[in-house]
Amino acid sequence: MDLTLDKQTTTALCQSGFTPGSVLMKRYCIHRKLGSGSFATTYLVTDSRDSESQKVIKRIPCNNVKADATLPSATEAKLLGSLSHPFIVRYLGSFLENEDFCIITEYCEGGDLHDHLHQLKDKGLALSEGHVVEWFIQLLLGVNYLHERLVMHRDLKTKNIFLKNGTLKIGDFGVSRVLVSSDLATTVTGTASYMSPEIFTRDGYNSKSDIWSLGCILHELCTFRRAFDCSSWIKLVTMIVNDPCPNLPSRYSAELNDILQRMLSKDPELRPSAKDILNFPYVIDRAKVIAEWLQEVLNHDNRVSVNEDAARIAAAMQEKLHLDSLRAIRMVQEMAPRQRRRIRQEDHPETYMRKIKRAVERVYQENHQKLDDDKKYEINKVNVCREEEDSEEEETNTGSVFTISLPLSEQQSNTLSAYQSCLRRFLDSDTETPGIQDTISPASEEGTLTDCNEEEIAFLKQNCIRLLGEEGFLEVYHYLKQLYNQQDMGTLDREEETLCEPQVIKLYPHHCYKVQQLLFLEERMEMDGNSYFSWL
Ligand SMILES: Nc1ncnc2c1ncn2[C@@H]1O[C@H](COP(=O)(O)OP(=O)(O)OP(=O)(O)O)[C@@H](O)[C@H]1O
Repeated sequence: MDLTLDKQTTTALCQSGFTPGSVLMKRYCIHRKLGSGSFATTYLVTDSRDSESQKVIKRIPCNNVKADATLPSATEAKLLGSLSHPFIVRYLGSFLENEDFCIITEYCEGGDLHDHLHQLKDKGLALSEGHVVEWFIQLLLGVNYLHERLVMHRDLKTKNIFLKNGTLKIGDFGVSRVLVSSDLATTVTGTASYMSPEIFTRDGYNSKSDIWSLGCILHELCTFRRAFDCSSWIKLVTMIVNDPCPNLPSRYSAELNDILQRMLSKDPELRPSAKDILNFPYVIDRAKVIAEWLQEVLNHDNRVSVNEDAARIAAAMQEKLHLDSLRAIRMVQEMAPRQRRRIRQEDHPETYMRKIKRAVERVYQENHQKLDDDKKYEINKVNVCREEEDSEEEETNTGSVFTISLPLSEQQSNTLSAYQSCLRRFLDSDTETPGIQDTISPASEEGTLTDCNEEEIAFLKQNCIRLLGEEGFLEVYHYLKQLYNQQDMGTLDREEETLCEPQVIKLYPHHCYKVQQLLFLEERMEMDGNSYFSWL
């Protein structure tokens, strides 16, 4: 891998402490910085103990929190490590590097969905319904997998979904809770837009809250806009709690719009589970089309590979015969004139070799032609499938989710095979397994990624103070706490509340989400019977 980095990247890496080319844990070589979030810096690395494969290391400074306290508990780490699904970013482990907590995950070369949608929007493109539904099904399968294991993501947003080989992968879950500081470390960074009404009305988080967030993502896939968005925190909250669910543009089907409306029901009980949605006839029909298409591609890929092997064998045979004939000619040249005359009379061996060579060449040409024809046929067929599927839809553009050219690369083939078997498993399972209980008591479920502790709350508070200053923090904290305690969010008068909003909330709405989350965590600790953690 080329480790030459530009000056800017090198400077950024040096400033962040991990220099290019430096090696962590005697195996992870830092290649480049992928970006920084509010709590972590993320790097692309190569793993010398795994055929130089590319991986991602997320480095989270522990600040003043004791390093030990940042380590995920054994159960949680075990749980994260045990999750293995084609549409979930694989968690590969964690380690402490000096004062920093580092987690290793698989690398998704396509970056995150948030950036991807922005790029499409900038180009004036839109996603076809076929494309949206295919990605939506992948997310549903991933969320269903988590929920069946009683794991809630709690921070589903386009920034936490990644693209790999054309498929989507849910990432950063558990990271928000399991890895240091506060389960809301990532949740709060401008992501209140994806939070469900029950979080604000203090009914607690449950699996249906993930469904709400997934609904917001579905809306974003179709419109490139957030379903609920506003720079004022209070306005945003009241929008989420009170405003009706937005409709999809008319180019999307009524069925898809209906699914969105159900996912964004204000009452979590009315929201379908991921499993329910996967069982909607509209979704099943789509899933079947995709499964058949995948089967076809994989079968053809197999045939092309077999033909390629045949062509390779024919080429090798041809080469061998060529060498043999050269050897034979040399032998003849080295013979005495009398011997050569006799061999010529016997029509041997050159004529014989020439005949064989011609025959092999013919087989080789035929194989080659067949291979070319097959490739053309398969690629056309793949495109036709996609066009046919998309042609019913009114759309600005798109192309297919996969850019396929046969034969598939090993990675593509693995991705498509995993995708195919995941879909097949789902389509073939006619027994309805019960969905996750609607209300999981977060802290009481062993193995769920949900409980919080004082260390985390302290860390979140430190960050709030760092971002808002002591005075600003206290002002926001008091204001929101008052609001939280006295008001029923469902009946807030939007205009009136906005007028009383401290200036600091208007200036730094994103930072104020963290304070809101702090209150939320404090309250949950109280509810869980933990000692009330008050700073004031
Ligand atoms: N597994 C991954 N594969 C590819 N890119 C990744 C992966 N994980 C993170 N990234 C990219 O690294 C960058 C930094 O990610 P990070 O999670 O540190 O911050 P963020 O998500 O941008 O912000 P925040 O954590 O505050 O929400 C982002 O551009 C993200 O797309």
